Amino acid sequence: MKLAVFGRFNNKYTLISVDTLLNYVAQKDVEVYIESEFSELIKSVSTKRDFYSTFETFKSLDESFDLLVSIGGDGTILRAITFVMDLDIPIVGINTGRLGFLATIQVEDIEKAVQNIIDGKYRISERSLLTIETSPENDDILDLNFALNEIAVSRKNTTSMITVETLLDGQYLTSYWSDGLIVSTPTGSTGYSLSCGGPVITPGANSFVLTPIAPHNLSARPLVIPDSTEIQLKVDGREEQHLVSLDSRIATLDNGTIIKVKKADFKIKMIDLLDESFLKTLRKKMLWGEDNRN
Ligand SMILES: NC(=O)c1ccc[n+]([C@@H]2O[C@H](COP(=O)([O-])OP(=O)(O)OC[C@H]3O[C@@H](n4cnc5c(N)ncnc54)[C@H](O)[C@@H]3O)[C@@H](O)[C@H]2O)c1
Ligand SMILES: Nc1ncnc2c1ncn2[C@@H]1O[C@H](COP(=O)(O)OP(=O)(O)OP(=O)(O)O)[C@@H](O)[C@H]1O
Repeated sequence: MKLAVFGRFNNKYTLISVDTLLNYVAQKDVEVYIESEFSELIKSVSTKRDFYSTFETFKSLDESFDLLVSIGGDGTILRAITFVMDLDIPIVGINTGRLGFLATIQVEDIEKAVQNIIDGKYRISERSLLTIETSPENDDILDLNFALNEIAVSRKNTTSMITVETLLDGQYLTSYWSDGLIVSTPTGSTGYSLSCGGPVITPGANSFVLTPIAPHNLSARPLVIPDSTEIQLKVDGREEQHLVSLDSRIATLDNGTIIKVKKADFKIKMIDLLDESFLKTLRKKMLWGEDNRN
């Protein structure tokens, strides 16, 4: 097995997670490659510099890798997909973060989880992504123009609302008067969209949801649409520019930019261990359906 290890930050759980993972796979038939910046980070904060120096590093991935293990929280997993892209490499996250909705392996379960993965005791959950094109083009999002959770437009440097003119497959829907608009995947439906009143969409549903951010309108409800829809957005407002976010990444666009959002032509493979599931995570991490009468 050829394993890629990626993280971004160091906190009190990072080194114990890295050491537990690397010590365990060192006993197995596993080649380990650590993302180069993360390798330098853990060497700089660890007393085991020589130990980490024995591992290969990577700056980019290729199809020869069998798995990417992200060490961090959901934000790190969202960043990890920018390495995997359309390489079809399954991703699993060790949660050293806060919520860990997407990063599901707890630090204390690393060895058991890794053994289950080596033994093939897991399911693959294929997750759709969104991709974006703008006219005029924007250099900040030209390369990494995809998102696992959501693509959102929002106001920038102003308390004034923006209007978001929205077309679905070329047909006018409405112009939202709001702080912005979220186009969310099923994966992202439990993220920002949820916080703005959007519905939970289970991963297998071939849908997206349009969820306005603080709309000044009693009838602007979230709208679930087929994931084959092309969504066209154009923002106007008192300022000259607005923000566009792709998961944790943001860029600034001029008002009037034509933004086209649609389903990406590739999917991300998330690993679900056999004792994990989306519904179990939803109940455990979001307390969905929690009811004292149950
Ligand atoms: N008000 C909000 O709820 C809000 C605002 C901005 C961004 N977000 C979400 O945060 C994501 C970026 O994550 P980050 O860690 O870089 O930002 P962050 O550090 O602000 O974390 C945002 C929170 O959202 C959680 N989260 C992220 N993706 C999730 C998902 N698919 N389902 C359930 N919870 C999820 C994270 O665990 C974290 O607790 C964005 O893609 C967006 O979905 C949420
Ligand atoms: N900007 C930062 N600088 C330093 N450490 C950070 C920074 N952002 C996150 N961290 C640390 O790295 C950990 C993982 O960050 P990440 O964004 O992946 O997850 P999170 O947002 O904390 O958790 P989750 O997204 O699961 O709620 C955080 O819990 C925090 O301890």
